[in-house]
Amino acid sequence: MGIRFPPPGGDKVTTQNPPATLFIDGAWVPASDGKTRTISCPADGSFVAEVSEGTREDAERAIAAARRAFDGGAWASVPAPQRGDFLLRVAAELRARKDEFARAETMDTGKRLVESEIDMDDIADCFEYFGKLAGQNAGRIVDADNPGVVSRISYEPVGVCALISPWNYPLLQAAWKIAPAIGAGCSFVLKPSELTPSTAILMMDVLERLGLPQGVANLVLGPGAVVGAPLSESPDVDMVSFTGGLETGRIIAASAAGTVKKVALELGGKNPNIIFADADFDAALDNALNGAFVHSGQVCSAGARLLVEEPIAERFVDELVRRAGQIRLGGPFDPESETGPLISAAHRDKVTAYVRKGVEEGARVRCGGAWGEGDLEQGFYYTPTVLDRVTRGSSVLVDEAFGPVVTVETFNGEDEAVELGNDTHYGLAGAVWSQDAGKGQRVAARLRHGTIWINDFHPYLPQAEWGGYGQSGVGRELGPTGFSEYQEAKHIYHNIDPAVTGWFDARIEEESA
Ligand SMILES: NC(=O)c1ccc[n+]([C@@H]2O[C@H](COP(=O)([O-])OP(=O)(O)OC[C@H]3O[C@@H](n4cnc5c(N)ncnc54)[C@H](O)[C@@H]3O)[C@@H](O)[C@H]2O)c1
Ligand SMILES: C[N+](C)(C)CC=O
Repeated sequence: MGIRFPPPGGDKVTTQNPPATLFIDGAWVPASDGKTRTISCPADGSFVAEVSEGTREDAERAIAAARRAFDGGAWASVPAPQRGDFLLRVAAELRARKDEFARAETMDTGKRLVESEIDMDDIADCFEYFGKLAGQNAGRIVDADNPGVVSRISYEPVGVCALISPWNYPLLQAAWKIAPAIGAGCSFVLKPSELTPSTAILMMDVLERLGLPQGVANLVLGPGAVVGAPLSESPDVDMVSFTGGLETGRIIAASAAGTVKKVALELGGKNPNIIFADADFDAALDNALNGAFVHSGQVCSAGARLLVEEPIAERFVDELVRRAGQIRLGGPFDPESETGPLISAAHRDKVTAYVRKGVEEGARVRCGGAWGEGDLEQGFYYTPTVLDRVTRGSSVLVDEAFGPVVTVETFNGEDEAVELGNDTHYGLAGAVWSQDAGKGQRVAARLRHGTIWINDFHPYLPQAEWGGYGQSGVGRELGPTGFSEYQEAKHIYHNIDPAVTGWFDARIEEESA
């Protein structure tokens, strides 16, 4: 692959100039114009890697390779249980190379090493889940209500898939697409975020070493407008599966419409974390901090809207502010650090402007709202921020900050909790905290979000569907539904006793009379 990532404590090593980090038609190649991009760690600006910066032509070559591979049938015709076995081998390889992968993910994103290690476990679990699922569904026989007919449904790979992923959980979000695509027999072109390509490169290395046929897996790197756009436009792509922001999702859906391809969208969220007065106070508080500030809030399902029931609101928020102010920011390898930097200077500017606008619209900053100081000035740190007295309809309540910013609202009773919890154009996730199980279930049932946690925040399971209502997306990842997104259902109706229907015989009879 022409590149190696820094060994623990060591300098980077590139072995090829220009680096050949695009993987197209089974070969590692440089960008067609030789351009490269330097990846730096957002925690301190340190050098991570020099990677190829692909062109539109590279993307088109990758699509053509994926098309040839799919149409040639080298992978699609492999029996499904064998495709499943391949995914299990990928999982084993990922577990064996966990340290290398976690380190590369952490260098690209600046997230704590322990978080990247958890992500790598989740990724291996995902490959295992789809590995076991892949061989299980051989289709079904349909009762055609006619003894002369054999009718069956077979599930076929959807074809060539464009897989476009974001920077916050780079390999995890890509794995949710790669694993079912391979399991279903598709071929694909992966386009990770231009900011965090390292683990995607390592992933292709694994697939190549394990012998996935040439052209089934392809990787292009570079900005979305250059190498991403052809993926949704091309008539040779059958499906585009995208995870990222709402605005980009709209662009992709619009450009995919021209060729009426299948579109799956995993977009942002503005997720309510609802704390009833009868909640376990300490657990709810601890999880409110996790929900809002893990990975500095750069999580699609972050609990960015805290809704607290009036009787406990003042005490809960005071304690939240006190604890948020104590969160230790720091580098990903610092054992004292509790959360890390934002991904880029541009993203920190966006979060800064977002808080500033919220304040202009009436919100009060209870803590945070500042850039990291001292050693932290080397990276893109933003302090954990709690905003209250937020005006209803204000942009900080409506738009996704994607940073360590939580707003506080108060309510009384289930109806108001549900009304506020559903007051968003998004619908990705939410949580309900109450020691009354009935209340938890009732409120969960009325919230229009794809995942509801009761007395917890953030867990997701490979066997459980993930995705959004409203403008949080279209379709689902994970679970059986996340697998079937990569399949077409074909109905084969076999009349084993063909007969003349006589439908058009009337005129013939008239003419011969
Ligand atoms: N719903 C989920 O499961 C989930 C998970 C993770 C992140 N997200 C969302 O992702 C967003 C953050 O990620 P981001 O900043 O990388 O998002 P983004 O939309 O800026 O970019 C996502 C990907 O799309 C590519 N892209 C950009 N323009 C494109 C175009 N015109 N055509 C094709 N591809 C294009 C980017 O290069 C990147 O690879 C947040 O909104 C977050 O909520 C959602
Ligand atoms: C889906 N999840 C929670 C892993 C990451 C969202 O950004």
